[in-house]
Amino acid sequence: MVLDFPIAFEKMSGTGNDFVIIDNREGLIPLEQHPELAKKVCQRKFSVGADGLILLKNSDKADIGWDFYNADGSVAEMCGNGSRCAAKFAHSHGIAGKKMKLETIAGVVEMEICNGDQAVRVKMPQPFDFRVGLSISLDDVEYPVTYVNTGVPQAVIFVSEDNVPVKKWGRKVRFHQLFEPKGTNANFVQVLDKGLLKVRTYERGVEDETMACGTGAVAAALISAMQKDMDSPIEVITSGGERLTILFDLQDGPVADNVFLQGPAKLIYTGELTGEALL
Ligand SMILES: N[C@H](CCC[C@H](N)C(=O)O)C(=O)O
Repeated sequence: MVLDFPIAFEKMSGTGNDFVIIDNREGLIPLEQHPELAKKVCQRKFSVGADGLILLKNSDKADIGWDFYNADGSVAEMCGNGSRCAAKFAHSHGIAGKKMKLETIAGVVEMEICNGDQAVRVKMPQPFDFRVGLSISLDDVEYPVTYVNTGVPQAVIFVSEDNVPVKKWGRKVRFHQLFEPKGTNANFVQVLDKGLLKVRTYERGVEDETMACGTGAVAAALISAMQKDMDSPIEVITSGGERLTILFDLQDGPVADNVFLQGPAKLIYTGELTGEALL
């Protein structure tokens, strides 16, 4: 099937985690072309450049659905920052109101445009598969690792400074046998104060540090709450310098309910992909 170019897109940023968003509700781009299109348009320098591609589609379970791809063309079950950008897109195009539901592989998530349209909050899927007591050797030092699935797999390592080699260490964690076969994202977390973290994330499927990772920030906040005796809300300073806020109810043991991720989601520019975008 030949794609019908030009294809309109919007470039959005969720605290520096950036996405190309296309309204694909008419099925303009067939499923079999999605991974290739994601790899092409997410390539920085050669194309638009982004951490992921979001193709909106209709849903019979929610106001809107999507097909979400990492920059390497892999499918991810959920994306905290991407879902916030998708909600902003859907609202600005009259596809949904300020409160909406988005169907993801990780489940239907509730979104809300809030703070005078300056922020978007998403109610995260119930975190699961907490694993404590793991450890990984990084530059010959054993680091304790805690793992949780916050929609996608997330490993959390507390560090005492923020100049750790995120790409080198992150890659080792991401591909570690502990997390085979799906692998994991890797978060390096500095406790700056009670309720304030600095989080640097190596993202699976981007295979590099991103300027922010929503599901990673949620994992860092929940594990900090459990292991560093912190209460909701927890602010996360992301690699790009922007802040995410995580709100939650911590239950007994490693269970958290009503987990919300909140932060800005900005439209950076609109554009049109030409046929050459796939060459
Ligand atoms: N790269 C992630 C998906 C995107 C998560 C991140 N961008 C977020 O904001 O949650 C993975 O494959 O697990």
